[in-house]
Amino acid sequence: MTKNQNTSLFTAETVSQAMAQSFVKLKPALMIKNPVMFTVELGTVIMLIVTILSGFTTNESLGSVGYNTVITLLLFVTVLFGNFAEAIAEARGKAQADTLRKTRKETKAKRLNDDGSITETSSSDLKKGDIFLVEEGDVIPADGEIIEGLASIDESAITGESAPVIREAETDHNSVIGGTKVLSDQIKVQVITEPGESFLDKMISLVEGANRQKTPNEIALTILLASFTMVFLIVTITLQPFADYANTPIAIAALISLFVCLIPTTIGGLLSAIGIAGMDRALRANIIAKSGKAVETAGDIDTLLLDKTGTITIGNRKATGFFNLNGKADEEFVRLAVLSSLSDNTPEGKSILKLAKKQNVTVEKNSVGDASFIKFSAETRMSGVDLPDGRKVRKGAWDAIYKWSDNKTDLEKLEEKVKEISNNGGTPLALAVDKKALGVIQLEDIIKPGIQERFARLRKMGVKTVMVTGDNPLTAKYIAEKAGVDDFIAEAKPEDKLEYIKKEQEQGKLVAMMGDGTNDAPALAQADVGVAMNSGTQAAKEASNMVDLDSDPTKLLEVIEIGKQLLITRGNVTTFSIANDVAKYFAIVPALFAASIPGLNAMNIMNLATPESAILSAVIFNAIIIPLLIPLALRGVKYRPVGASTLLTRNLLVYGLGGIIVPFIGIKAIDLLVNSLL
Ligand SMILES: Nc1ncnc2c1ncn2[C@@H]1O[C@H](COP(=O)(O)OP(=O)(O)OP(=O)(O)O)[C@@H](O)[C@H]1O
Ligand SMILES: [K+]
Ligand SMILES: [Mg+2]
Repeated sequence: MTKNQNTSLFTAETVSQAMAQSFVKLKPALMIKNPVMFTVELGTVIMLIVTILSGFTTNESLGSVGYNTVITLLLFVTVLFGNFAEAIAEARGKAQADTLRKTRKETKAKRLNDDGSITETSSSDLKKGDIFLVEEGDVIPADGEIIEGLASIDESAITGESAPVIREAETDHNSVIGGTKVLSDQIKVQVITEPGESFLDKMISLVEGANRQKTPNEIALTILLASFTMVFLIVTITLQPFADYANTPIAIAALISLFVCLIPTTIGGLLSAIGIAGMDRALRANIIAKSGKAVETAGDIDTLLLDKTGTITIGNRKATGFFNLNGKADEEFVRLAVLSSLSDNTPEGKSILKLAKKQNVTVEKNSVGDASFIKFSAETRMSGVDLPDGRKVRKGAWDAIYKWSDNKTDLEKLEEKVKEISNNGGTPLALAVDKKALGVIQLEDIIKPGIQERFARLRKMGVKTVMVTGDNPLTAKYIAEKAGVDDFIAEAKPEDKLEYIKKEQEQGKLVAMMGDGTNDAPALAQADVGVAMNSGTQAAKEASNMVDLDSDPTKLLEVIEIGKQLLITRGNVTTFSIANDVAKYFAIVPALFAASIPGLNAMNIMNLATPESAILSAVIFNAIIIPLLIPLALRGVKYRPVGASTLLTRNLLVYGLGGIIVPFIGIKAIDLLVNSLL
């Protein structure tokens, strides 16, 4: 949905929307959710009262009206800036939601009745369980699973991807989305969602942040920041008796300013914008995260589970050779390979038919008579046919056929060829009739270009990659080494993935995995981050906490980077914010007491003009740093894959030290400017 959208941070429309929202968000009931900024709002109100009172009395501790007015306005602007940061992050989501809404319009639907007749109705009348027909040129009226047929579909309205995709019944790519368009062929589809709960509806409410919940990390940080605020409240209040003792009366404006400068307003103002922006970045990568927590967890992943076929390799395994017991491709052997693949819809099955055709061996399906076809399953790792004459033909993984077969001696003759194919990264399929081995079919697959670099990047981040495959250990080893994954599991059945995830989690690790099939659903649910492919089955999509619209299995790598970027951005802005506050302390406190306690002059390293301008400059700096950091909060800190400790050192240096130095320079500059203006 995003590739064709502009990605600039600010547009005139979102900015004006966000400005209006900044005022709406002043409502105390909303502000209280952000304790730091809520205290600033309270401070503004107190300053407003002080300003009014100072107009009527000459009480020294109230200060001058003019100065109080300026401080009041500055505090108010600080609150508005914080609100603006959140509002601009939300406004970006709203703009995306509007684009999506255009996709969700009423369309015609051809509902299929029990007697086979068709009723023309409207998309909004379709209920869960209804079956409808879609033909070339039709817009799909509702989310569903194809129960019959195959079609090429234009999903660009949702994914932004212009290349059509193929969706087919009885495969792991049987899902269609309402609002997308059928380009060719016709399919029967069963509705899987109730009206108003469609994928698009969910997506719209998600991008609008309608029910955005604070993540556990955000809550923890909010509590921490609130405690800081409490501590500084006490620090500020206890300054008063100290000042009395030193015989230096401090104006209320100075106390409140000091307090606001000391509390972590920078992170307080930017915290939720950072969270929203993280979700937004995921969305721009065409990932629908069901919660902000999922995106954050992705940033902490220790172990990444990946399929071999289709994830690390391109996945269109092609048959490239038939070898009987003598290493030849005799016609009878090829014919049996074809028979075993007649009803095999997998890329492997189809490519066997193709290769046979090149060798002039074709069999019409209806010429076989009353055969019963056995579909491939990852559980059996075999497929085949029971012929009317009683012969049972099977092809499959060598070890699966070995277990199925009685005549092991013939099979063992194949072993050498099997090893040879495997050692070159190919997949050998053994073919047997009536439990007697006949030969091997060689399948080849290509490792995705560029995948090695991505695994190297993950390793630098400290993420362990594990390839899980149903293929044999030799093929697995070859591909694992070529691709550069850290570990592999071969001859794995779907439930082995689940077991592996549990084992890792027992050691306290966080595990991510991607899947598309119904049999991936338990593992997807068990994983800390489960990403389902949009093309996948409904069960897989429901079990996972993210859906990838592009159905690109390598997207997991991006998901982890987005999560890391979110965590690091939040950590860095927090460090920066707290370091800032230290610097502000040194700007204000010496200025307050310099006159009465000359010893403090040693601390007055900034040498600001007057106590008033010191305070004013610190408050101005405190306010403008929020909008200045909005682009960083929204774009995220640029992330480079390095080890955790290097990263920590570097961030402390840049954001901790920088956080102390920047305000020194900033406040001094503002002080000079203010005094040259006055
Ligand atoms: N159409 C098929 N008919 C018979 N056997 C097959 C077929 N497709 C694959 N196999 C065999 O079953 C094995 C397991 O397949 P499965 O799809 O579970 O895993 P995979 O595709 O090898 O790896 P991955 O789990 O990474 O997708 C394959 O390695 C192959 O030996
Ligand atoms: K502050
Ligand atoms: Mg597979």
